[in-house]
Amino acid sequence: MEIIKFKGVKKRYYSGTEAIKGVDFSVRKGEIIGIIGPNGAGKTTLIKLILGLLKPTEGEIEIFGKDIKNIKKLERNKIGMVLDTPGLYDDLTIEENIKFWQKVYKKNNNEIWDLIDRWKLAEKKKTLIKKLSAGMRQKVAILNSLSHDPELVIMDEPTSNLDPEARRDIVDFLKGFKGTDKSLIITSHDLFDIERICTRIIFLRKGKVIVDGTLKEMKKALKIEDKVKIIVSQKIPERIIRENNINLSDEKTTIIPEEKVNEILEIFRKERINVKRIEDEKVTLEDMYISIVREDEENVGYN
Ligand SMILES: Nc1ncnc2c1ncn2[C@@H]1O[C@H](COP(=O)(O)OP(=O)(O)OP(=O)(O)O)[C@@H](O)[C@H]1O
Repeated sequence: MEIIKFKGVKKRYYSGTEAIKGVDFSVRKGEIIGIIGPNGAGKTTLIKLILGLLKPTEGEIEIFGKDIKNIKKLERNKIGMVLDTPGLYDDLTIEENIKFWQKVYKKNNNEIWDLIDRWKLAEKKKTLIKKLSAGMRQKVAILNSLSHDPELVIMDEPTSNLDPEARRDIVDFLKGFKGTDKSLIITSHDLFDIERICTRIIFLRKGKVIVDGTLKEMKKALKIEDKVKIIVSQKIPERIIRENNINLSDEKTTIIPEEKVNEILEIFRKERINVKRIEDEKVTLEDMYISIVREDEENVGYN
């Protein structure tokens, strides 16, 4: 079931900036989507359009199978959100903030109270939001977005402001969305986090979707393959390098495509070259990001 559908959506701000320039995509129930792209690509604008906080200048948006213009307030309780401003009441405590939203949406997610313990906020439950650190506020904003057990959660930069331990807590939690029937859409400049959390990537640049697919599909489309690094104990003789077309990254190391590993190991065995270590050189989302940006710059010019 498709829970979000964009058809030819454009968004022009009053300033004249066209932040979204004709975007089509859909999101199915249970998908975990990462929206990535350079600064100013239109990620936040796209998220605000999904949330109905901005109206499209052109095109159609459907949420839960309905035209977004006809979504009633009550149905909004199916959605949770974390935006750049945490949207918390400074003069309420953590507990009061969460209970307030549960009352507004008339729905509870009891897992929230376990998360408060797990995210080390239990002893701050009765502390006013304005007395919390930026990182703690970010955690509460995430808890708030989940407090009414929404079907679709949308988070703009959820791991910004967090120290490494807190970030790990949040990323581990978000990874848990995989395999559930809840849908999650997040934006982040942290590609390592996106890679760990998401099952599909939408790459935006200058208001357009330039890549949309799983990590595997991206790898295939970009023709970049996972590699393996083989490190040997002695210098590989010239003759062996020449005869077998081996590419060296230094005199004792070769990096080769995964499917050539057995062939090269067999050569080394026959030639009595002792293999010291074999390491995976997996293509990361960051590798793909750089490759897409470079290819795009070459094709259309970066301006
Ligand atoms: N309220 C606004 N009024 C006018 N222009 C805006 C407004 N908000 C964003 N823009 C412009 O729209 C374009 C897209 O901005 P947006 O914030 O959606 O990008 P982003 O991908 O989220 O960027 P970042 O990674 O820097 O957060 C930019 O050129 C930005 O300057």
